[in-house]
Amino acid sequence: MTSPLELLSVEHLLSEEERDLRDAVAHFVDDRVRPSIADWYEDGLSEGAVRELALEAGKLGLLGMHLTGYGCAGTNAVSYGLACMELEAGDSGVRSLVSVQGSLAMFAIWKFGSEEQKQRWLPGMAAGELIGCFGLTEPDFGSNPAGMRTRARRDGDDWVLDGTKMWITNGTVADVAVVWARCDDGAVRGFLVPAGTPGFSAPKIGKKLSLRASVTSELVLEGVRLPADAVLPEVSSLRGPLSCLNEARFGIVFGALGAARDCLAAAISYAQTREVFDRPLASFQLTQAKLADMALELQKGYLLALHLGRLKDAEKLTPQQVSLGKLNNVREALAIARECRTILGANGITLEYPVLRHANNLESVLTYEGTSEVHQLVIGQALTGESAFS
Ligand SMILES: Cc1cc2nc3c(=O)[nH]c(=O)nc-3n(C[C@H](O)[C@H](O)[C@H](O)COP(=O)(O)OP(=O)(O)OC[C@H]3O[C@@H](n4cnc5c(N)ncnc54)[C@H](O)[C@@H]3O)c2cc1C
Repeated sequence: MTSPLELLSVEHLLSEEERDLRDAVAHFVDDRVRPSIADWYEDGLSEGAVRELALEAGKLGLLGMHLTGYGCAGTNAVSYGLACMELEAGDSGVRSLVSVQGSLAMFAIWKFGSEEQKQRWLPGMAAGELIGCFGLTEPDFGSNPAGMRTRARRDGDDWVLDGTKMWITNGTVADVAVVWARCDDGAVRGFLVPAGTPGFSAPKIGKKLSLRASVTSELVLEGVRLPADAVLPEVSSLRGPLSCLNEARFGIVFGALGAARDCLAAAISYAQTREVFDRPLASFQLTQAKLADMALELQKGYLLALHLGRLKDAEKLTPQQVSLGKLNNVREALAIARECRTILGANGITLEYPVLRHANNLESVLTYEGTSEVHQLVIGQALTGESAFS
């Protein structure tokens, strides 16, 4: 029997170093995520568990791993992608923790911060001792962040922030929030808001049916006074947060395949042992057709991810190409997770098996970092030269 990800021997396209790193992350997921994930999902991941996971991910060098300096591992983009794939095979929530920390919060500081800001925050964040979050989305502005209502006004040398951010991963547990706000001069700037700053709070969002093993929060800013050096000096437009999102999206191109692979492995193993009409479910043609089609999409997605990773390492990857990868691989991963659920029948709806948990998680993944519709519009614009966003 061939493993679902090895039908095409994509493995041979990876370097030994990339394979070693991937295997180390897979072991971490086996040891630390799989034994607890059903409970984390059912109960909601506690803030203490987020901190523990961050410290362990930091020890493994996974936080900001594709950045250089300041305690970051400095791996290539493909290695980062493979790490995301293994983490998301555990759970999209765990991958989200690593993505938000490295590709959103740390990347924003690394790319647009002052030397002092980098020295203050990045080494602790790379070690997982400090947690960051990234506040762009607002209650009324998700796909269209240009409409944001959060304001930053100058008051002497200080900045004063007012507004609300919504759906912010790790907001409640973060030591520092990267908050994007529109300033008096119309520019969009990023601000580093340390936890505990008067006027700043981050209540947890409850009653989620997806990404339950991840903390999601609101950020409330009421007259939050920050010193002059809280602003990220190297960016003054939406280009800043959008470039961070592009980094995180790249990880999702690989990550979503991890969730799909985990579902497919569960479905194959279930079909081999479950007997229906006195024969293993795996021996029926309809089941094999489902499995074959899913394995096919998984292979194609993996090749696509790897191609984009090699382009990124060659510094040739465009945002449109990342949109293509995110759109395809998340959409297909979600379809695979749902199809696998059918193979598991009623057992598929429980947390004894990973399939519905992954499917529910992938609903969020389909929406965050640019919805599938927004990525279709990005690709449509690239194809036609016409913007259909508004
Ligand atoms: C679990 C989770 C974690 C998240 N973490 C973060 C985080 O850490 N930081 C952060 O800033 N945000 C985060 N988000 C927010 C996420 O990025 C937004 O939900 C996303 O951008 C979509 O925005 P929205 O939910 O407001 O949907 P909307 O923008 O209101 O979209 C609603 C629907 O309209 C469609 N639509 C929108 N515009 C168009 C158009 N022009 N043409 C056609 N259709 C359109 C969308 O595709 C979607 O189907 C998170 C979300 C979730 C679910």
